[in-house]
Amino acid sequence: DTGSAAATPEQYDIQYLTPVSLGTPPQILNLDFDSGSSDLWVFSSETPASQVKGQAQYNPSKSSTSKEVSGATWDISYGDGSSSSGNVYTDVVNVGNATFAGQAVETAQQVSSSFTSDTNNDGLLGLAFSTINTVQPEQQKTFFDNIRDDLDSPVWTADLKHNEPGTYNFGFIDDSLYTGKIAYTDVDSSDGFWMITLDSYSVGSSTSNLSSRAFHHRPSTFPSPSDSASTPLTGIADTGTTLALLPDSVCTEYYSQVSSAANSQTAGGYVFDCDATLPDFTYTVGSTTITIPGEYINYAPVDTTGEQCFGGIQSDADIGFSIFGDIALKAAFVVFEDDGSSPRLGFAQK
Ligand SMILES: CC1CCN(C(=N)N)CC1
Ligand SMILES: CC1CCN(C(=N)N)CC1
Repeated sequence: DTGSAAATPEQYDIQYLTPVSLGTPPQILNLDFDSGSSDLWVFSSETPASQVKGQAQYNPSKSSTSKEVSGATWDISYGDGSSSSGNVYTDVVNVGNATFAGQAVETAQQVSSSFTSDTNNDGLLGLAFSTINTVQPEQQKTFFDNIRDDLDSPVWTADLKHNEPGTYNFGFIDDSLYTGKIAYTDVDSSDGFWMITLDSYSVGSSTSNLSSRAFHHRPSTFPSPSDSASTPLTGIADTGTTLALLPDSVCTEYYSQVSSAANSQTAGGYVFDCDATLPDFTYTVGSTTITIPGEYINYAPVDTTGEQCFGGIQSDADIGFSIFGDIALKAAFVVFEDDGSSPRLGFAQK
């Protein structure tokens, strides 16, 4: 089995939506594929009308193949403070022809206001590890965990793009979607995420970092600088987070290259003049180097005046690890591989 479906960005690439067919006859909903969570939940006939503003709704009673999971409930909250909850059915779920008959479909009986106002988002399809699925009393499996053994290969891939549709594929690696070689790195899934360590990063094309080699005559009193060209970054590959949330030291190093940049309390992060030229941000996985163009990091205007713009790189403070969200992933072709025992992430240029 294999599947292929478009990942279409909303304005400013804030999120990517992908059509998913649920039930018999098919009910098509556009879902946010989220490798940072593990619940497949949908706006439904059980969502109060006051909380629905244009979203498509899954109606299990209109599907001949739906079955209620008796006594099961779910309740999830996300990093941005949004939340949703409800009960659970199983039904046929089809993503670009990859199909699983008994997928847990979590129907919303409540969604928070940010989901109500997110009018094109009909729900989420979680692609993190099933260990963080929120269904009780019996935890349910993600779509990928369910179909993995039926897939030609135990992989799904993300080819997200800036301001144009990309692709989520299941069960195969489309060699036409990348250049060079795919470099793989081991995943630590113990927290339920696709957590990896990037071997290094660098800011801009300038040698902005004090490379330790250049100061080999350094007086012994000089601290040996953390040479970013070989400083690792540990974080999660997260298709459901818009920005790249990185350590404060990296943010400081990056925005020190942008003369108008400031860390604004009111804006909630680093902002700069919208006409600023931003440096590229590069990260490496093994022998593969991914460059995020500076333009991608000029994320969006703060307000309608269009004077100040919000950065695509922001602090990961108080999360405990970095989040390589869409800003980082859309510069690469990314392979999420899990044979059930040793998950890996692959990165290639494109
Ligand atoms: C650690 C957090 C990352 C953002 N999240 C997400 N994509 N669902 C929530 C978990
Ligand atoms: C993982 C994210 C999906 C989109 N969200 C939202 N519309 N409020 C937040 C969480």
